[in-house]
Amino acid sequence: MEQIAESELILNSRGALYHLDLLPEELASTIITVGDPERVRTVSKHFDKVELLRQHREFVTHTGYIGNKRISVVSTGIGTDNIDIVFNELDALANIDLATRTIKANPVSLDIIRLGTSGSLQADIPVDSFVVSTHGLGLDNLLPFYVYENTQEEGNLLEAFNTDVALVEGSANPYLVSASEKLAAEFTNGFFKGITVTCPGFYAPQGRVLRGALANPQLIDDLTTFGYDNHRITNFEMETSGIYGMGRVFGHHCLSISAIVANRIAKEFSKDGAAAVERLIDHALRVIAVLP
Ligand SMILES: O=P(O)(O)O[C@H]1O[C@H](CO)[C@@H](O)[C@H]1O
Ligand SMILES: O=c1cc[nH]c(=O)[nH]1
Repeated sequence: MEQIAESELILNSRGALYHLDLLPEELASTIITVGDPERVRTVSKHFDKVELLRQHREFVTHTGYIGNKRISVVSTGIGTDNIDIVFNELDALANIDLATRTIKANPVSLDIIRLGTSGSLQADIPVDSFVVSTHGLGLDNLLPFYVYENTQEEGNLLEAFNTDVALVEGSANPYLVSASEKLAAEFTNGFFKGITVTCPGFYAPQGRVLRGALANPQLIDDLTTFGYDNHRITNFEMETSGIYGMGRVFGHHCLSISAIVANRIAKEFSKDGAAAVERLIDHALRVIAVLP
């Protein structure tokens, strides 16, 4: 087996992963990711027992139990560049022998669920509601750096998107990956479902104008009206495509669920986004605690 060099698989003085500062035994196989480091505590306050608290940079991890279910909650910070770091290091903790620096013979699949916030692109998906992402459609540039495969359905959907949604040349190289069907089947009651567009920014890449003019002024209209078969785009945010994409690369089961804090069609923002996130966490943990 080929050894992974010290410059590629980087371990700190504890022998832990470079950015997450975690050892393999400190990570559960059911993982919740959140963008905001402070949201980690909002999740772990529901744990019956917390066995590990760790922080390095914006990456905070709490590992503990709800009943018999061992869960880690990890903050990713914002954006798919951070998802690249977090997912490579989570996967290394599970599937690389850190002592020998070799890939383990029988890789394991983790269950990874994002509990985040998002902006709605549909008038009928109001602020404070919850959306399960059936697909992550990336306008960011992470996944094209990896080798991965698309299903026929994903290829068709992406082709339809590229035909219908014209982005100014050079602004994006869209990609699309679907959610874990196994996990999505557990989250049905109380959730809208649809395609989530992941953007490489919060302002112009999501059609927001403060002082910078938009190169793609028709973006929101095009995303809102896009349809293919029975699919539509429900929302956008900044991590889902990277999560689904890295899940595909490594063979992990991934699901992204968002509390809607903005409705870009009604031009509304939630009066209490923190309360919506608390409700989402409460609801999702009831399901996660009893995942098979
Ligand atoms: O609330 P989180 O999980 O960070 O998710 C959303 O909020 C951030 C932008 O405000 C981006 O990370 C976006 O994806
Ligand atoms: O509009 C929004 C709200 C939350 N997060 C985003 O990325 N966009």
